[in-house]
Amino acid sequence: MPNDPMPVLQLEQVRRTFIQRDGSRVDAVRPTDLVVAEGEVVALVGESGSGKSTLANIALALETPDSGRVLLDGHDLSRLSPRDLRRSRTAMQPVFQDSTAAFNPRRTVFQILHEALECRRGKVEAPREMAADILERVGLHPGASFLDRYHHELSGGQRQRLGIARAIAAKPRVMIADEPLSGADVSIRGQILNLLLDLQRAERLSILFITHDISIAEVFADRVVVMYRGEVVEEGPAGAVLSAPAHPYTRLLKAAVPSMDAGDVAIRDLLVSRPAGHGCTFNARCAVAMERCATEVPDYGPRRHGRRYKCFRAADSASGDDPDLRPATVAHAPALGMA
Ligand SMILES: Nc1ncnc2c1ncn2[C@@H]1O[C@H](COP(=O)(O)OP(=O)(O)OP(=O)(O)O)[C@@H](O)[C@H]1O
Repeated sequence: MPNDPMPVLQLEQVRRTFIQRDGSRVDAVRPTDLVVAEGEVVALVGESGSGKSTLANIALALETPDSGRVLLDGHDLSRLSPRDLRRSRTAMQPVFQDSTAAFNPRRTVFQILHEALECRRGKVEAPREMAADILERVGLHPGASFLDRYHHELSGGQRQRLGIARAIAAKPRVMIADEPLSGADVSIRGQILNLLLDLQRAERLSILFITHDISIAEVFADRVVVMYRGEVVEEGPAGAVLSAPAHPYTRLLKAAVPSMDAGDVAIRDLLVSRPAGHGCTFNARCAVAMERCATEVPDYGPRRHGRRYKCFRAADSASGDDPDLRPATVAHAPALGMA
């Protein structure tokens, strides 16, 4: 990473509350800042329900925040004309976990890519050649042989590559990948990750990669952002955060090394449960909470070396010597096989 890369995507104090059917309120995203810089891979990590997808949908302008703003290359999306907003949306391409739902079953691979090509570049001279070239870039060889197939004729791994091809056809500035490996066989997860990394380097793409598996952040991300119940509890350079997590929740995620399918259960097994107070959002489940944690809300301390976290205990034991804060040891095989 070069020094001080330019921010591409900025979320400033975005917030989203949902009212559930039973009338209860869910603070899906509490006022939250998030920055993705040029060419940067940011992993947004947290268990199910922590607000990752809501935050991603706000970034993609698919969801409107109750307050706060989203900027792409410094431009506030809420102030753009409908035409410029469409252009900005094209510059932020999603890759979803369930590629089956993402494609129109009546369209061929060529039609899918042609539409993506034209939405950013206008009329394309030789669209079949260009579409075939993009397919080759995502590892579908020979590209031309896939053009007239329907997506249901492809294997799961090929479909996921097509999803990535469609995203890059639109020449995005940022790719927002929401659990893109969840639908894929373990055997091809590593291949898809390597493909995303190759493309990120070749195209200087920024990637916001959403996952509940912190071990993926370790191999893949420049920076990691950890979300718990709608707020960022810790963030910083991936190497530093993952080698010495400061927040008990990050420690827990790391100790559990959640698998793609059973991760949340493994995490739950490690959590304590006590009535929620008015203090730290993690207090009710934190194994090292103090009295203060039930009544006072921790704020971020000063950012040091790009790191910050919301935790009284982490700040007290910055040396990492507190045995209470050492992560639990859980025998668990990492789910990720790099190909
Ligand atoms: N449209 C909606 N209406 C009501 N509640 C919602 C809606 N979307 C999300 N929520 C709630 O907001 C919270 C955050 O959900 P979100 O999907 O953003 O979390 P997540 O971390 O992406 O989880 P997952 O990994 O399971 O997708 C959850 O409690 C969820 O039930």
